[in-house]
Amino acid sequence: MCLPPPLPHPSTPPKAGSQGGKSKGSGKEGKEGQRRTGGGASALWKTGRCGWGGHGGQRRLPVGGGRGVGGEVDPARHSMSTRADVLVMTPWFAPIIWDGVFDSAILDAQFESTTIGLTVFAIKKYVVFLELFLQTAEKHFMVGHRVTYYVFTDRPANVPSVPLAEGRQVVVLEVRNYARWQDVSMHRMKTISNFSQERFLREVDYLVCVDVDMKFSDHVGVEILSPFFGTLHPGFYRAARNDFTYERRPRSQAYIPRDEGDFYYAGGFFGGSVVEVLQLTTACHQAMVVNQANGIEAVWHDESHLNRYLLYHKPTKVLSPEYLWDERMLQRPPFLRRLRYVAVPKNHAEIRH
Ligand SMILES: CC(=O)N[C@H]1[C@@H](OP(=O)(O)OP(=O)(O)OC[C@H]2O[C@@H](n3ccc(=O)[nH]c3=O)[C@H](O)[C@@H]2O)O[C@H](CO)[C@H](O)[C@@H]1O
Ligand SMILES: [Mn+2]
Repeated sequence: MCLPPPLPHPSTPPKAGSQGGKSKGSGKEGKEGQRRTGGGASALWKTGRCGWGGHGGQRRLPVGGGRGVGGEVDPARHSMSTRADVLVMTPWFAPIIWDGVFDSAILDAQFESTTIGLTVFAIKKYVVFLELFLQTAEKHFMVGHRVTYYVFTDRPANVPSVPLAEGRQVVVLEVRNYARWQDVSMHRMKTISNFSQERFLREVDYLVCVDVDMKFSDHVGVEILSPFFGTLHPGFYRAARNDFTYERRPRSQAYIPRDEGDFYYAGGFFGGSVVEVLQLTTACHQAMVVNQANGIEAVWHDESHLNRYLLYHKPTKVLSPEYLWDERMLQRPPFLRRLRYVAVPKNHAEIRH
């Protein structure tokens, strides 16, 4: 079957020959800052000293304010091709990807000749996460497609050798480390930007940029690919705008006013065509450079800058929290049918030093 290629994004001409183109703290004010708490208790959320990924502090999760993306299941309205129990489209007509809204057979054919780069950083002790990350990616990530794992590390000798299927390779890229975990996390933007220009533009069609302290536990395929995509943060997908933990200080480059914002996106899973990711990472890095010169660090570091960028550059697809979950921190709601990419438990105090 010969299907037309996916429609390219207006600002992203497809690459020739490819399908579809291509502390928690506020710096000085407290490196282990805390998420705002967005409301009362809810049966959906585990409460207490918790938070997404645990940033060394209490990152309590807000509860639904009525405009979230999840809701009750209505079997009468449920069909094979869509979901009536969750939000499947943004107000700017970007699909939100949930189990049940896509057909992998159609998409796999459309993206048949696509090469996907998966960037992951394993700096200092985080190399311990690589083995499970790569093993589970081989089982679930873009199976049947061409994949290059770009593993950025300061410890190349500690990159495990994991058996790979045909068409898949690991490229180890040595980079420097930073003393503070926040700096490690933020400098990913600069590194992805540099390497996009130097080689990713030539080597792959799409980039998927993820955290390493995670494992794949179900299918993550070409349904995520689009010129520019972000992922709903699992702690905030049903929160009200006012409860999103955006950067709220106007003098920060990541600032988002109270009356703006679509979703709260996670720092640990975004991507798109190489050109779009290059633009995103360059802009976020530049914003962080300006902040540093002004002696301010965004409340959630790179994630705050990503959120600002995504607000003013609307993504062409949005991934549901199926694509980023933490079973220890969150109770799974009934409409979350699959957990595709989940946090691996980690001892923050131990692993970050
Ligand atoms: C799942 C998710 O949305 N995670 C985001 C969340 O933090 P997390 O608490 O998930 O942060 P984290 O400790 O996983 O650090 C982010 C990433 O930086 C890398 N790393 C970090 C420290 C280190 O010593 N070595 C190393 O390699 C590694 O790839 C890690 O996954 O907020 C961070 C900013 O505050 C980032 O936006 C993360 O993407
Ligand atoms: Mn993480």
